[in-house]
Amino acid sequence: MNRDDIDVRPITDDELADWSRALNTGFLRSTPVSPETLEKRREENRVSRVRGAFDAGRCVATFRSFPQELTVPGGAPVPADAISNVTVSATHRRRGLLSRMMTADLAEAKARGDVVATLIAAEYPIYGRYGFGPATSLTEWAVDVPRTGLDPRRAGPDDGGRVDLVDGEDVRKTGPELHERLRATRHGVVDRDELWWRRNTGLAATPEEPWKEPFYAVYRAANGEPEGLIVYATDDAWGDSKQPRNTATVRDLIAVTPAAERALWHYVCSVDWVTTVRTGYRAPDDLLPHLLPDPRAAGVVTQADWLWVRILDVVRALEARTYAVPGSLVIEVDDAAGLSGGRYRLDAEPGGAVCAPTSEEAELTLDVSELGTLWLGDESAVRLAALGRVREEKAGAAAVADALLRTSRRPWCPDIF
Ligand SMILES: CC(=O)SCCNC(=O)CCNC(=O)[C@H](O)C(C)(C)COP(=O)(O)OP(=O)(O)OC[C@H]1O[C@@H](n2cnc3c(N)ncnc32)[C@H](O)[C@@H]1OP(=O)(O)O
Repeated sequence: MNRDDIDVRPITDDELADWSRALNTGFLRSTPVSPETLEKRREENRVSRVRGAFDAGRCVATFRSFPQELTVPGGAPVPADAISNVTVSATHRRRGLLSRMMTADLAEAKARGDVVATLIAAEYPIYGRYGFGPATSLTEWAVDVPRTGLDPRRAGPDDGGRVDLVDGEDVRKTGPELHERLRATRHGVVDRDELWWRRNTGLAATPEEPWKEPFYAVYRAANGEPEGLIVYATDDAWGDSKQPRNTATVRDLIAVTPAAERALWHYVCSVDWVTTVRTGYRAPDDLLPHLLPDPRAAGVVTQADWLWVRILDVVRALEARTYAVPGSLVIEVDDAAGLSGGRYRLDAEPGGAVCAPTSEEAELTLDVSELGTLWLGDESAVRLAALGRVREEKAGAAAVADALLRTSRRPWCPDIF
């Protein structure tokens, strides 16, 4: 088959069912698509750019991107091209279909003025070649509740605040504002639209993804202000000798104050019958282990890369964020795709930065994917230099990059998309 026979293009509305079937095929899910799921896709496609590859009229590859805001160090949001639903049917793999869809999407994103593209990679080796680098990581803990050292007589927060169970409707009212406050302070967080809140509170169940209502609880400070939200599900497990052995799995925990974070973790670790708490995907520097009298009660069960970033505009990416210390650095950015390569000088101050193309000598040379990895502050340029992934043209330049770029809290992207 000639690869030119395969048509890669935006889909039309009447191709959505075929596209959804191809998406299920690529993700190894059962292929019939229910009318409810189709409606869900139609709903998200209103704001998405949806691409497919068609062979003799049949969809054999899928790709969707949508507008997103990503918070950078300092709290500013930058416009991102969020990429999802990437599949190529096994019958058509390794013929360049992903490359064709990605190349077209990134070129459009660049022309639109998006600062970065983002995605959550199904497998590590797929996206580096397109200029993406892993920019945040996640940690999941399993908490052995009886070993936490928390007082079993604990009756609630002792700081004047309170924890109340609420329902999905309350969450749709309280959650969005809490999340807006979170993303104004925590880099790595991405925006959640109304659709997100509806889907994550049970208003979009489908036969393929039936909904089981979880528990929702809100922490309110002494003045009555909501400062945190936890969503968790339990499994009704019991031991052979009639001991309760429930695992509470946290689906979401967002807090805008340390008091709320403390109260909500202590709350879920104090629910009678719950002997294990699975934390869900948290930042690697989450406070949780150290909120427990015995932090070793929280054992790491997952540790992996999470949000991947592809810088499309070096100047705006570096000017959007803040820096802990003043300093300057000249970087040579290699970009095989020709989207954002060049030599740039960064002059950073704690309050902001100026970045501009320059003809000065480069101090650090790196691929655009490595800049994506360093940009949110989670990785060390010194470490990447040791790995041979960035090159110092001037001795000490990697340490300067670390002093400028690294952040005291690590970036965290709580969402999957
Ligand atoms: C954001 C998301 O949606 S993540 C979900 C990604 N999707 C999946 O994992 C579903 C299962 N996998 C697939 O559908 C496909 O294998 C895809 C989409 C990952 C790749 O599609 P393909 O059309 O086969 O990729 P394409 O032919 O364009 O490959 C381009 C290059 O990437 C390489 N490559 C592609 N996929 C992989 C992979 N999974 N692992 C390692 N290398 C890969 C190819 O070998 C090729 O390398 P080359 O340029 O050196 O020859």
